[in-house]
Amino acid sequence: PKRSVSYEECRTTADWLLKHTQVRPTVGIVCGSGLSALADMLKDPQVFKYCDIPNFPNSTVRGHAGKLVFGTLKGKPCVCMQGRFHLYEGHPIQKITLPMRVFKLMGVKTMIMTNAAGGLNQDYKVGDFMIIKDHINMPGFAGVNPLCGPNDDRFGVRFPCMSDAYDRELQQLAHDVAAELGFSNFLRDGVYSVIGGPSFETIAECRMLHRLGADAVGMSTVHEVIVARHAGMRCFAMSLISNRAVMDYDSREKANHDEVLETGQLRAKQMEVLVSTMVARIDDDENED
Ligand SMILES: Nc1nc2ncn(CCNC(CO)CO)c2c(=O)[nH]1
Repeated sequence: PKRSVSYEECRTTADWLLKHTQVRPTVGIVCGSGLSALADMLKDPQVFKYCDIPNFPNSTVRGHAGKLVFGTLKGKPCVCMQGRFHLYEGHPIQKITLPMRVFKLMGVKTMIMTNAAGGLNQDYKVGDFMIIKDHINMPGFAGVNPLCGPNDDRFGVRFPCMSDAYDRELQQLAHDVAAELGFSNFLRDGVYSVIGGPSFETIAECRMLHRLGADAVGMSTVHEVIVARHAGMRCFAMSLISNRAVMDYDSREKANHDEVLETGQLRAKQMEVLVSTMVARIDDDENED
């Protein structure tokens, strides 16, 4: 398949969407595995199936609906991805991150991403929310980076800084809102490490990632954040700890997707309330890059 996505393709997709909806979103939300209920929060929803949107790939993963939902959250115009794309589905990486550039061209200023992840930090419990304060991009070390290839200055610079990838004001906002909602006892801050998948990590890989400073492990989000930051959007990301990664050889636990989706069901309501309250408070003009 074609490896790179052109500016014109992103422009075509954005123009197609701008023509088919009156909503002009300033906040983009990506729903992770089992968290698609977040999209049901939007008022006056307008739904597009990924397969109907020019240049959009299709979702192939159970728990990822494959719908783009426009609407408002407490009066704020939003666009929400019910289902995201992953390297392990075989999509070229620039197809995975195409929605970020489309949202940028539509005027989105802030991205809120959620995912389900395995807990490496032994203090974490299944059902905890982990605010992502930084990431470790394992595929990136092997040259799997959505910005590889010619840089398009219309989106951003050739060598974008990633030390400020996760917006600190939005992390503080998440803590403030969680405290008001009484969620602080299951709210964490941590480093998210991404692997390619689809196979879950081995015990040795979990121990290595934990030793390298990672608190959780997943198969998404980092690629979207890199492209969103490159384009100057503010990013907030949070993991639902859907299971504890297997860290020792005498454990009988086995990571499985069903468990990931079940945990999503359990905590989806709280994630919905936290994200929607945050979105209502986001000040769009703050810290524009
Ligand atoms: N140990 C472990 N637990 C996890 N829970 C969710 N994910 C993120 C990957 N999610 C996949 C499979 O559920 C679907 O995208 C993981 C993971 O990668 N590793």
